[in-house]
Amino acid sequence: MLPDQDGQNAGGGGGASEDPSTALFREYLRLKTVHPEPDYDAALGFLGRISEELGLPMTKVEVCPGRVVTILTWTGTNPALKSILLNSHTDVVPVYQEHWKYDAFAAVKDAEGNIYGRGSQDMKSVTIQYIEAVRRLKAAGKTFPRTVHLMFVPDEEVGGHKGMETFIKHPEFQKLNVGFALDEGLANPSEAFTVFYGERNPWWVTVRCPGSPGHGSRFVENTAAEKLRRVINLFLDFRERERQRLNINKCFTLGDVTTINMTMVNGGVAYNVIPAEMDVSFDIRIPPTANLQEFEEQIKAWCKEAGDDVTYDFAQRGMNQKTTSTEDTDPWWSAFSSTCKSMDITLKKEIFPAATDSRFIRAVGLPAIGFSPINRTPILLHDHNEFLSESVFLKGIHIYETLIPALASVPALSTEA
Ligand SMILES: CSCC[C@H](NC(C)=O)C(=O)O
Ligand SMILES: [Zn+2]
Ligand SMILES: [Zn+2]
Repeated sequence: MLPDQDGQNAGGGGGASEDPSTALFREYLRLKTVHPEPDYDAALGFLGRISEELGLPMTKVEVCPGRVVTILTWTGTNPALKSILLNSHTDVVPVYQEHWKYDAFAAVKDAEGNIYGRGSQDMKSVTIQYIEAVRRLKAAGKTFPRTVHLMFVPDEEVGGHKGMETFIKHPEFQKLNVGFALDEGLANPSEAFTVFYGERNPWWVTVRCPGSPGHGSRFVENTAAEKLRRVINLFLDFRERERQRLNINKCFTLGDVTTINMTMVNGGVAYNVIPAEMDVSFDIRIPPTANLQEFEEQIKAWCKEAGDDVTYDFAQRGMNQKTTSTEDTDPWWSAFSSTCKSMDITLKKEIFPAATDSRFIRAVGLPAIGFSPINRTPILLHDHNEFLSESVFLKGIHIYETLIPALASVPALSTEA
């Protein structure tokens, strides 16, 4: 069977019509909400239709010009209780189309039932799984004590500044009365599913190395390049020590160590002019258990060692080290984990290695779990040929159909009585 672009051959049964949830997922994948100019109007139109189909009121808040947060609200039978937030972002990262097997925005389903598209893992699948789970629960006439909000935010992929980071301080966010949030996680190639209870802090650092200029044919003293070399060695030696620490400790995952990657180098004007400054930038990710003050002292010391006039500045400096409780005594975690157990789902608890919108939710003191119900799948977010199999996608809807009732029925907490 040929790859299927329009759903006519889908289902693997030759001529059987495609599951409507899969069709909706593929339709959403085709919207070009891709940076640098995401078609957010297309997403708003899509969500407006979903609001009507589900019979759920829609709230739209323009947090910055052209950046709208959309919320569909399913009011609980006891709306005074804290609500459940099901968050997802609508934007996706760009693609190198020449490296893809299929058009990254055609949502092609191949003969094995794998659906290819930018956002198929990150995180348009999760958006549609939330929607379809709520659709099925409503159709079955279910109601729950707690209100459930489905929230769709822009700009997560570019740091969330014109999205969740701004909205979380908005009075409309306060009105949602959130008690517990679910947001994105990562695929797991094994049978298990990964859940994230915290994130590493991103630090984006540029180190500036000034130096004496001069003719490229001479031995000029105190050059920018000599300092740059010392900086690079000091930062990358630490990187290597952390890499070893990760390799030696078999129970460690990426989220447990600090990574440093040199991502940009700038400086120089001509082959034969020794430059007056050279800069190097690093993407550093620091686990919540690390001492951030001590780490900054270390950066300061490395710069000093490289040269008295070597300085650094931050383009990003996450300082929030809050994690979400995964103690059995925590009512939210207990509801989440026991429901997964009832479905025979094995959970692996980890610190998210990169940054998601959950960091803004945790920063205001709310519990948030990062979870994308994707197992038996390679981690392909931001990668070429990102795909998700239809069967894993459909199982994910069933998982949320079970999780949402459990979370929306967590009994009133002592703080809510
Ligand atoms: C720090 S803002 C950028 C956010 C981005 N998130 C992901 C998931 O790739 C990152 O961690 O680089
Ligand atoms: Zn994402
Ligand atoms: Zn992403």
